[in-house]
Amino acid sequence: MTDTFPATAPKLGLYPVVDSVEWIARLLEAGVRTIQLRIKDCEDHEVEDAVREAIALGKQYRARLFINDYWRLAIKYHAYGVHLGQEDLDVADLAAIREAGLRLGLSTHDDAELDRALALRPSYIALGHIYPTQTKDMPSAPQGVVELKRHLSRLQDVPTVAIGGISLARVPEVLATGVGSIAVVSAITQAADWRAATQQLLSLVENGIEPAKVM
Ligand SMILES: Cc1ncc(COP(=O)(O)OP(=O)(O)O)c(N)n1
Ligand SMILES: Cc1ncsc1CCOP(=O)(O)O
Ligand SMILES: [Mg+2]
Repeated sequence: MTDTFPATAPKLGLYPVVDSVEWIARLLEAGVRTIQLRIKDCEDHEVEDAVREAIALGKQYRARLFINDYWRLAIKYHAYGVHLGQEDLDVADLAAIREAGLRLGLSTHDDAELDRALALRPSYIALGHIYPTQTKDMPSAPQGVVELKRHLSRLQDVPTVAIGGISLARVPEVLATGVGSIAVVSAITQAADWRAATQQLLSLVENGIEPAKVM
């Protein structure tokens, strides 16, 4: 049987996904405790400083800092965790990530990808995209909250994250599915007032989540 990746909190709460150390610093200062650095399409050496600094900030704030894509750097600088997509799974050294003690989050879009992800026993599973998004080109259609709920019924024992097109106004219907975390990009980074947006999202998403024993 495949070994399990280290546990993360059962409910990860608000999960901003951002593309710079500046955003990581701002959002940690604002009270965010689950966050991802997502810088696309660079060589490792081009993002190494950013990855190292983001990981150091994550440790300083005792936050759950996930690195998207750059799993070798995440291992090198002992990140809290790594987020990988389905294509990344074909090339990443999952055993090395697990042996280094990093948490693993995986993207899924449909039942077949859920099967594959579940077999790898990751720390969390992300489901998306839920609504249309301007942030990433998606080859598939948005799944919507009915399909999200159906997928969640297969995921009783693994922390879950919903992503894609989730605005402040849509948060209540996404939370009503029972998903444990809401990942957002533009709801924060494109907001007229990112501080106000972050506080509103934090109070909507994290209201009622017990301070987790598992970090
Ligand atoms: C929380 C979360 N969910 C999904 C994704 C998408 O990851 P991936 O499929 O690897 O696509 P890219 O983000 O690398 O373009 C994510 N980053 N975070
Ligand atoms: C990275 C990613 N993966 C699936 S949708 C998405 C982008 C989400 O961005 P937004 O919250 O702005 O729709
Ligand atoms: Mg990726």
